Amino acid sequence: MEQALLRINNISGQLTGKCPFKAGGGVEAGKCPFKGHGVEAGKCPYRAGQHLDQSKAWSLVNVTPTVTTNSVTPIKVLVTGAAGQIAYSLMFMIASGQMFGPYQPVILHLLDIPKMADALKGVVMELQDCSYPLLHSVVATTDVQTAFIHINVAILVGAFPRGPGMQRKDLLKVNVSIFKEQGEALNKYASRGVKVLVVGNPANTNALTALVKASDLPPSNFSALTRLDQNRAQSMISEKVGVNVDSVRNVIIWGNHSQTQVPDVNHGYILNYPNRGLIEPIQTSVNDDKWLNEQFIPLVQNRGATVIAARKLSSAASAANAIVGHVRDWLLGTKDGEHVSMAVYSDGSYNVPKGLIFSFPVTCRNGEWSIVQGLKINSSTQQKIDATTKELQEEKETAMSFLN
Ligand SMILES: NC(=O)C1=CN([C@@H]2O[C@H](COP(=O)(O)OP(=O)(O)OC[C@H]3O[C@@H](n4cnc5c(N)ncnc54)[C@H](O)[C@@H]3O)[C@@H](O)[C@H]2O)C=CC1
Ligand SMILES: O=C([O-])CC(=O)C(=O)O
Repeated sequence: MEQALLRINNISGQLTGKCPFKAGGGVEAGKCPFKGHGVEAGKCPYRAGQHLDQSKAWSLVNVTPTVTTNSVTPIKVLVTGAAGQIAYSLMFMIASGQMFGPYQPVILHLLDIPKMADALKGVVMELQDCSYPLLHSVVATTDVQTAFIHINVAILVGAFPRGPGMQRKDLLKVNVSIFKEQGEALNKYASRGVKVLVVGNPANTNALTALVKASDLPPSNFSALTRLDQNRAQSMISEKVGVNVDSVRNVIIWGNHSQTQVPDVNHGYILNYPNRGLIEPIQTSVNDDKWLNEQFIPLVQNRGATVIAARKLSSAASAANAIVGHVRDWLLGTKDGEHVSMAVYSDGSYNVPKGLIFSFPVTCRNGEWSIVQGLKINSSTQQKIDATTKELQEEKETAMSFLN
């Protein structure tokens, strides 16, 4: 068991010695090992080993919850890699309401490895110093069980990033063990409806590893991030056409979050393109197929590496922004007439083999995604989809060989 990160530093006194979970809904009453909690002896509804152990976490309670948010049950959101660079943008966006809206309080569960404990402590102080009305509390820890207990949303960022000259799949060997452990933790401790977004690279295959290790959870609960690629593609199109990026809709990213990904504008449109009616296909607006095929596609495919070459660090703020968009659309729903790209468990749509985590165009309603059906794929796009499929199959084989 890893060392506790920090002792309880209870700001309001609200949590000390009290079980933070409500009674009613668990199993094996009376088997809870949690010491000194506020539920009547023998009536604790949680399974042994399923409690948040407060000695392994630093819980802080925001001192200024608003009247509006008091009436809504907080959502528990885990961010792993919490002392890293993506998390440093992400958790402030979550706590300020950008992910779940202005009325949804959040409890942030933050996990990093022991050597990052001091840095994580600093991040928690900064969260506290923001006085976000929606931030109900923070559980910062280096203990996996404490981090995963009862979470509703898991954003798995914690992993090694690539440096200049590396491919994302070069990270597979070093990162696969992280997602194996975290898949097991999801299976054991998370809420059964937990929505999982894997960001750490290679994101698709890490998501598959976590899914395989969380065999009690539905595969549809798992996803990997390709929204950053979609945002990059839409931004490049907006610049080329000379419209606001919000007018660019339904660009698709197929396949792997890697150099083989397939940016596809063939089903996208420009909304309210000046003087040309309500919508126009992107291809017509761009009016330059050579640019679309020979420049745009490789620019999107290589954007991550281009940022690394410039910053000597991989994209962070733009990744956090994409994570917020992905989770928000998944839970709150996509707009009418619009689809977004999410890497999800393939059901065989578009002849992609079942059982890969593959980026598809999806719409979301009531917290469930569905793959947009019936899009016509031209032969050039199909060839690229075949290549990214092959890469994902190879990654899957490698990852599974590490698991055995
Ligand atoms: N899918 C996507 O679109 C994108 C994915 N990424 C990937 O996201 C990952 C994180 O990137 P950054 O935040 O820039 O990296 P970073 O190195 O700044 O932060 C990673 C954090 O994860 C922590 N960590 C390592 N092992 C852990 C474990 N077992 N449990 C919890 N935390 C652990 C590290 O201590 C570190 O604090 C990388 O794999 C990167 O390649 C980055 C950008 C976009
Ligand atoms: O390129 C990387 O290694 C980081 C990443 O996934 C991205 O920026 O898309």
